[in-house]
Amino acid sequence: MAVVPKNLEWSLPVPSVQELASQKLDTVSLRYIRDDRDDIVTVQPCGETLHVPLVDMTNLVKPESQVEELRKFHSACKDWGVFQLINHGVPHESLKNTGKQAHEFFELPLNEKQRWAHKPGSLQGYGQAFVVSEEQKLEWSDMIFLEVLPIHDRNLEFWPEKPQQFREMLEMHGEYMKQVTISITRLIAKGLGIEDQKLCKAYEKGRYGVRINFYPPCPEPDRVVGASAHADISGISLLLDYGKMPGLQVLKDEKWVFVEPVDGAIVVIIGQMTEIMSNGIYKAVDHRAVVNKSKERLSVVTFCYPDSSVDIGPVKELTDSGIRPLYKTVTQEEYYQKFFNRKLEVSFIDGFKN
Ligand SMILES: O=C(O)CCC(=O)C(=O)O
Ligand SMILES: [Fe+2]
Repeated sequence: MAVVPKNLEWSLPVPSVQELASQKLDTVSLRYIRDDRDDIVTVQPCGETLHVPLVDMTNLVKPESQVEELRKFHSACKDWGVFQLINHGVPHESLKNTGKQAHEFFELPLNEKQRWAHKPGSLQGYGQAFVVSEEQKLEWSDMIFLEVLPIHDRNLEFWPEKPQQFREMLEMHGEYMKQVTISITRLIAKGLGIEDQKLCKAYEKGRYGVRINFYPPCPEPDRVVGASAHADISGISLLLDYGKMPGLQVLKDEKWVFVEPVDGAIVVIIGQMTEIMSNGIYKAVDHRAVVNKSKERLSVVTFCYPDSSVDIGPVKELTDSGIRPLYKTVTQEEYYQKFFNRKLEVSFIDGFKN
């Protein structure tokens, strides 16, 4: 009998989707079929109506455009829970190299990738996350997840040695994403009208984990999902999209809207910690990834969390004036306990509501 994981802190081994895709079959096996997925309308890319907001960091420092751009930022976090950030200060070369190293890793033979596979009790490494039963439906993707910062959280047992520059890329990428996070945190504080020092410090000493998602082409793209609908549990997540066509969708006004890749932009996703901390003013956006019949797609997502000693709850300044705290305050240990012991079909954040 297969061993069943006790909770979501580790995952059952599953076949590599990339290997399945290389067999060039006409149909996919039942374990991936999600005919329930199209219950919500999808807004087609390049449509006229809905576009994920674009925030330009240079406009946020220029005195003549600062106020208007901050208003745009605030409404993006409030009404969408996602935006594309441009002129963020991360060199284009570095973003390109991150994609190059990530691609080269997935191009390695399976046995080389499997040297860095998940082990029981750890979510780090190569494989798929949160597979807890033989019956569970699977996603059409492979991934590798690694804790990058703080340095003492790194577990090099899972850090690929090939391609040669992979580790160096990850270290650099982590540092850049931390800088971007601190800038965004300052804006969040400004947008909410709260003091920024404490929040920025929390992210200076924060935790940064990188997940690289690889979505191979799929013979039946409309019947599978690359990443199931979810909201991230992070403070914020920073996503780099290396697809030649859109794949990420966000839920807006009960419709799925494609996030169309903008060259050099970072997709900023508001996570559930920020929703709680902002007392529900900023929204953790539901999102998912769909796949394509002929093209592969790769994304590099950095999950950014405040220092683990920081409790998760509505910021006091937001509830001091008699406004009711919509969420309970919990330690991060309690927060993760809840997350790893949750039922996959139940809303995680609702468990914190007052
Ligand atoms: O690859 C994507 O577009 C979405 C990935 C994602 O949401 C995640 O890794 O949490
Ligand atoms: Fe996500």
